Amino acid sequence: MTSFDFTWNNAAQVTGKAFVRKKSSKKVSTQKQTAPPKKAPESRTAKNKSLEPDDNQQEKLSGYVKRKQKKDKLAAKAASDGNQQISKGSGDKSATTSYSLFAVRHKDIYVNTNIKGKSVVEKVFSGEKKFSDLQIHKYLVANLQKHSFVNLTNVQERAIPEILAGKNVLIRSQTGSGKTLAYALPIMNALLSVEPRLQRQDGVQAIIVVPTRELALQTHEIFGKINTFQWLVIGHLCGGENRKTEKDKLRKGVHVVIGTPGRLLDHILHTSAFKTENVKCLVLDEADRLLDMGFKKDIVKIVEALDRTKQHSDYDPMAMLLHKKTQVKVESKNQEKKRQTILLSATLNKGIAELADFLMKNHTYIDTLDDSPDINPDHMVIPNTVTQEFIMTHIKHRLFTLSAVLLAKAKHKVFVFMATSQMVDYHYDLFTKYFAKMPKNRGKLKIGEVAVLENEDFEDSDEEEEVVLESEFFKLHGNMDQGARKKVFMGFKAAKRGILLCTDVAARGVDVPEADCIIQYTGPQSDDDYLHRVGRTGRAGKSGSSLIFLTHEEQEYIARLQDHKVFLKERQSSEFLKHLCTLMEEPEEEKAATALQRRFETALTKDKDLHRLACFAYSSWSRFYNTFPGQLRSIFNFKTVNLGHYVTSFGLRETPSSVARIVKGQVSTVQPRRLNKKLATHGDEEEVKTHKRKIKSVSLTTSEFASGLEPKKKKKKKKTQT
Ligand SMILES: Nc1ncnc2c1ncn2[C@@H]1O[C@H](COP(=O)(O)OP(=O)(O)OP(=O)(O)O)[C@@H](O)[C@H]1O
Repeated sequence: MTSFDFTWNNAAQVTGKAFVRKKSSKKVSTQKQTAPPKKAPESRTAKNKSLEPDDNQQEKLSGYVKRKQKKDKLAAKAASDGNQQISKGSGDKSATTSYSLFAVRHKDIYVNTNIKGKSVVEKVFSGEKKFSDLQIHKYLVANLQKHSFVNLTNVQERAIPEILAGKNVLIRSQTGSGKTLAYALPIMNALLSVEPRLQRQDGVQAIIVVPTRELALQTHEIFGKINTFQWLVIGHLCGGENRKTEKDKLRKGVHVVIGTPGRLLDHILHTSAFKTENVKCLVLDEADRLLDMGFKKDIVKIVEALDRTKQHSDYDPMAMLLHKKTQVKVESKNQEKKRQTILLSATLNKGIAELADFLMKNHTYIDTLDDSPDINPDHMVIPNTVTQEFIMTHIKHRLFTLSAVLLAKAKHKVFVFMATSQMVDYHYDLFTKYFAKMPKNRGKLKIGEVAVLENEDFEDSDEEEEVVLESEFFKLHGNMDQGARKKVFMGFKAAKRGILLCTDVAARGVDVPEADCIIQYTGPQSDDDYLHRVGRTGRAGKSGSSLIFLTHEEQEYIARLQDHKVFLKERQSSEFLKHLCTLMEEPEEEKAATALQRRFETALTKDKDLHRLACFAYSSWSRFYNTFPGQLRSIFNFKTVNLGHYVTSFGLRETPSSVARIVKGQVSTVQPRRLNKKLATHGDEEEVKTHKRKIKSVSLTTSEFASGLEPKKKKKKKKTQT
């Protein structure tokens, strides 16, 4: 049996009526291939002779047969290549597409996924020291206890005494190990110790630079937990917030400023009320991310500006008149030294080492893995309380498998990482409208009865719906305005359970202590991204699980992680698909999955807005997939993926090229939204400027983390006339 036959037969089992029609048409075409059309009249019986076509009709018929033969040949070729069935009509993959979901089977050639190795283990708590053992203000200890912080984590035990001693430090410690408190506590202790008490007009004493707005809010919250002292003011400045309100805050006086690099620099340079001459501590949190996101220049400018204001405050014209110039310079240098710098990161690389050398003349290096003898820089350290798993799906099965996984995790707090903001928007709408709620009589809509399903009209239907997924959906990406981002972030944090669909904007530093499941629906763009995404669970010694979706083509990624001493267990999709049976009221997994896919596809044909979102989501995904960095490109290889299958995984019935045409067409007709280009991600750029189609890969990964400042316009070089 050829793979083509296999496809048809298998599909027929699943699909029933609609498919039988297609099958019989195939039989006709086979007969016509063996019996050339010229001889056809001879083979006719006398009974049907009266039905013989005239010459004109015959000509038409032979043309039709030729076209049909050509079509069938193409179809056979595509199917034997493992491709999707050839589309019917212009660009529509036809209603039969979803019926063949389980027909095309992959050769199960796996890389050896059963290698068990010893992953690198980093202990979070040493259990030896308590906050009360530290030489810090007793009120701070009391505040910590109120929040159940009693024992120091490993990194806190090592770092706090060094920071209290005023040393410059570079700290590396795994995700969720309590790095924030490791610097927040000594800073608050220093501020409390100032005699006489600090006044608001004393200006900023400490600056904390973080890569994302969520992290700025979160760090502000942690400071808030230990700062119950009314005279000490903590503030945050980040892109997307109202600049004027921030200026007013600065004018009133803030002692600790937490912010994203762009907005901080903007205020340092342009807000006269931002008094920086008294800054005694500069912290760069998530230093690896700050560098990855291309903030090095902003950081250098911040440091230069701080140095300048210090020198400026030392400017004493009287002293100069009295020829004390040299003395002033020496003092200024000494003061420069007094500013303490703290760098923190979960991963270390050459870039961070260079940044540390640039920012700090002498620094102490603190690494909580110092005790492990066999550690090497390639090893990734992930909390050992996290169970790491992968699921290998056929591309076409991705959408309903994700749905099934979400059903299975309905009682958990889940992060779902997706490649682009458009993907997040689309899946959020799809899931909230057509998955979390289902029509009450769905069990009666049998898969074979295509007509019933086709006519399922979601909008006009007065069909009663029931909520089938109690878990609330949230979405977070860099393309949302600041107000919405804040609301979602807070909402998800406060929720008892929920599903957050997000881009990598939520991958770094974000602390949702109860989050116990991480799903990576699209692969990470770097190994560090993998580590940080997984690091959103298993915080401060808590347990959690992580699941990455891989296709058969991407399975080499498991071996790559093994090289980093990260070992993943395989989960079978059937373990999850069984949840769809209850959902779709179908006894068999394949039928239930097919029914759900059909529901999604039908929804797209009825809901124009959703269809548009799906097209943009697919389009943004394809651009994302095409820009994987060099070291991962052979695994996440755009050139070898079956785009047709991916289109199905977005619930679309069109071919990839027709989706591209739709996106292109809509771009030229749709009035572009006013977007901050630096904030726009993965495809919104296309909405902004239709003619600027080539998007640099850097912008695809950096824009999520932009500060919210307008991008600087590059000066055009004037052409010199020759
Ligand atoms: N001593 C402690 N005891 C118990 N919980 C703690 C302690 N210190 C910090 N935590 C909690 O641990 C969690 C992680 O802390 P934090 O966000 O500072 O980690 P991190 O090392 O900065 O992580 P990441 O690298 O992902 O940013 C937080 O929920 C925090 O409240």
